[in-house]
Amino acid sequence: MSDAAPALNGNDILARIADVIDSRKPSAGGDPSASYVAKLFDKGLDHILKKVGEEATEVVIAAKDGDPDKLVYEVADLWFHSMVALAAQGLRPEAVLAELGRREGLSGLEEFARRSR
Ligand SMILES: N=c1c2ncn([C@@H]3O[C@H](COP(=O)(O)OP(=O)(O)OP(=O)(O)O)[C@@H](O)[C@H]3O)c2ncn1[C@@H]1O[C@H](COP(=O)(O)O)[C@@H](O)[C@H]1O
Repeated sequence: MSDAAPALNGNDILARIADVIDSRKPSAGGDPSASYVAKLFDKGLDHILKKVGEEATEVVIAAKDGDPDKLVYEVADLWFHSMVALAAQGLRPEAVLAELGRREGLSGLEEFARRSR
């Protein structure tokens, strides 16, 4: 991961959502009866990953249906559940942005060729 990654400021929506997700962890006192995220953590990693898989499938269906509003809605669901999966592993969205930043300007074909050498 690159050190020159874009930093998220406190107003960034991903950082704010990640903060809320972290606050819903059992270790932070998250209450599964009052919070959807706390409920996900309570059900465990396999359930969180199942949700990620379901949301990914819903993204595919929305894209195939050609409905732009539905596609945006489903991608938001996928990003959100992916953030919960990251949080379950002690990771933050900044790590993903850092990885995207590292790849910026590096052709996917070039990167594939490097991996294949
Ligand atoms: N961004 C989201 C978000 N996106 C989607 N969802 C929920 O994800 C669920 C996905 O819907 P599905 O139909 O796939 O699942 P479901 O049938 O409701 O539930 P399952 O039993 O299948 O898991 C819905 O209940 C949505 O409300 C979200 N829930 C929470 N957030 C964010 O997380 C914050 C904390 O939420 P709470 O922990 O609930 O306070 C919120 O303020 C939001 O910022």
